[in-house]
Amino acid sequence: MNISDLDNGTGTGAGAADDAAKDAAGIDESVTAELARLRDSIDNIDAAVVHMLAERFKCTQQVGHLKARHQLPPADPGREASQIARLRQLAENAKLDPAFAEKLLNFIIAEVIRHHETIAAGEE
Ligand SMILES: C=C(O[C@@H]1C=C(C(=O)O)C=C[C@H]1O)C(=O)O
Repeated sequence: MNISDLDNGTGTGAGAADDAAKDAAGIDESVTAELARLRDSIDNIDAAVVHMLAERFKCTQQVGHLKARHQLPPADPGREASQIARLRQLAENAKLDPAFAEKLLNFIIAEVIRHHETIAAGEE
């Protein structure tokens, strides 16, 4: 920290922070620009997640119809267990909380099973 950083602007020295250009809300423009840059990336990532989920659900819908045609149960706990173990490992390697990855996968799978039950009911 620089000694000028301790200046709150009420003293004789203005201090570096006080010299920075501010936006309408009084936030430093450099901070606003950094926030906008990060939010652009977040928006791109969110779009990718939505597109990937849409593709995943297209596949799982086909699995649902295949299962219903062949009288297979909507849920497959053995398959889910191996997916969860695999995803937890991937998460750990990627420095993502494995518990969070597991919760997210369970949330998605629960929705898929609900779809499969609906498909099976329609194909009875
Ligand atoms: C898609 C399937 O059906 C269910 C949904 C799963 C998933 O969303 O990955 C996995 C297992 C099943 O409980 C499947 O059996 O492969």
